[in-house]
Amino acid sequence: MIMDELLNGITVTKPENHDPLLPITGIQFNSRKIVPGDLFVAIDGFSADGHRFIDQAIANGAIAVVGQQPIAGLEVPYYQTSDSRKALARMASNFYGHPCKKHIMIGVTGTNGKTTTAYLLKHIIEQSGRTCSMIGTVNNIINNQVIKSKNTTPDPLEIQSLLAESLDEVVIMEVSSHGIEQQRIEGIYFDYAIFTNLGNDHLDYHESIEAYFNVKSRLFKRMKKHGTSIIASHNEWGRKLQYKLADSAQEVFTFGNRTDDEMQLINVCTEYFPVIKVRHGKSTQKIQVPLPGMHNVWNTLGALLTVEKMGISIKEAARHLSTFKGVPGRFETFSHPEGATFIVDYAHTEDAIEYCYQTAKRENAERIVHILGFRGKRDSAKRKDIVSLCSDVCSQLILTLDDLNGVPKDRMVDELKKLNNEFADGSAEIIPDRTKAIQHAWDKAKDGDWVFITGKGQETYKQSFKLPTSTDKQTIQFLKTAKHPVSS
Ligand SMILES: CC(=O)N[C@H]1[C@@H](OP(=O)(O)OP(=O)(O)OC[C@H]2O[C@@H](n3ccc(=O)[nH]c3=O)[C@H](O)[C@@H]2O)O[C@H](CO)[C@@H](O)[C@@H]1O[C@H](C)C(=O)N[C@@H](C)C(=O)N[C@H](CCC(=O)O)C(=O)O
Ligand SMILES: Nc1ncnc2c1ncn2[C@@H]1O[C@H](COP(=O)(O)OP(=O)(O)OP(=O)(O)O)[C@@H](O)[C@H]1O
Repeated sequence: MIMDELLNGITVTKPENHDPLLPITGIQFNSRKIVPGDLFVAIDGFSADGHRFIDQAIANGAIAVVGQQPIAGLEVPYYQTSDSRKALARMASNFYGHPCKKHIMIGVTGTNGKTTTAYLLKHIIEQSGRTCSMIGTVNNIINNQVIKSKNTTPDPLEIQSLLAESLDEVVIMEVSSHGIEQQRIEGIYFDYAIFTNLGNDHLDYHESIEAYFNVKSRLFKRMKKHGTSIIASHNEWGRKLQYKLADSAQEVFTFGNRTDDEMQLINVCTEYFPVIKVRHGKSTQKIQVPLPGMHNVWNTLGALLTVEKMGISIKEAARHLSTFKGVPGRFETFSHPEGATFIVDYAHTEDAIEYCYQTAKRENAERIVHILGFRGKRDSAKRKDIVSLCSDVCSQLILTLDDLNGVPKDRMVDELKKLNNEFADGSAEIIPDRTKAIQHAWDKAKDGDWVFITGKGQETYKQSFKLPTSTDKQTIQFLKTAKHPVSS
């Protein structure tokens, strides 16, 4: 692509050696990935300043550079802009020919429920005969090819290249607040945008819950001309978003438990897989939710209302739900020989953990046992509330390690001890080795116990632990099949 086409829609100061016809063969924001003919975008990042790597990028073959700082005297044209991340995303969209235009784009945002809602949508849409790509936390699935994800919302180059590669009619994207804040979705416009909820998380990154909400709500400004927003109104932030969008030209529909919701939950029958009565317009229907827990009732309603707006009837969508197989690492259950139930779940917020407990109580759990840890270098403000909640509800709480993300192990163990003393009255056990923590609960489990192992879901361990396993699920399967007691 020639330089002027690449810069289309981006405000830059053009240098004297600007060549409008300069052929650019690729874009990179990492100097180490530059190959001859590429353009390098210098980003002032969280841990490094990309402008420091301009020389390296040029040495590797960059023939033009875009950045934010005033820089003169480079041997290649240097274009200064006010926001390198935004420029990167717009150039990526230009480079790949604005691929969002060829798809029906669905964006899903919210603190919890993005992945689950995305999986539900994909299933219903595919069963109704349309092809569907998905970009999200667990996997990116493009043209039926599964590609392991690195981020919930990838960087702009990856997003635009996935969108360009996709031959599928519909693309569902999980949109994280980091993705919005860092302009990863700049250049993308959505046909449907879904808001699932907002809760205390990522407050290490966003300075307040209001700031976090404001970032999330930016997704709903990125709509195509006839774009439709679908909002969960059962939480206060959903209602705030609804009011915020009231004056916009786009269509806004809500789901919740109020009579003025477009889709209203009338009642829930307390079976493991809830049967719900739902009003939509003037008609009511009974629908079997294919996943346990009240949170999944809301996720299902969000998916149903969205597909209904896409032209799939609720009746047909409800039929497709009956063949839904679940989401990896979300409320996956395993039976224990003594009659206990083990659950692996990705819950890492207070709301999510409460929903887990609610489900166990509804199933008449005799004891709730919980194994959890906290991710290093992630929101530490939420930890005390989570530990208080867990110690209030659980018969047995085991604190263990989650990903350390570079935090020294001893420091994390000290943090767990402190949390235990201050917010659980010292009632929790601390077993740093995650696999030994699970083994301990496995060995002690009794009939009627519900044992939650949360935080990692389907993800592989980033540390090595005692048992020869790399996910919580594998650890349970290992313990299930172990013929002899595993040595400690
Ligand atoms: C903290 C954070 O969010 N970092 C994101 C950010 O990186 P950054 O730009 O700050 O990177 P940096 O390391 O400071 O480097 C600055 C620049 O120098 C460049 N560089 C660096 C070294 C070098 O030798 N040469 C060079 O050119 C880097 O390529 C970069 O362009 O911008 C990058 C491009 O978009 C992201 O890939 C990266 O996400 C990292 C990998 C990440 O994991 N972020 C997490 C927190 C995240 O985004 N999570 C959300 C989900 C949250 C949730 O809901 O749980 C997600 O969407 O995945
Ligand atoms: N609608 C919901 N409300 C509250 N909690 C939920 C909801 N949906 C799912 N959860 C809980 O949150 C966990 C993560 O769910 P899911 O992966 O669908 O959310 P997510 O928004 O994609 O999360 P993340 O951003 O961390 O990847 C689940 O395992 C469950 O415990």
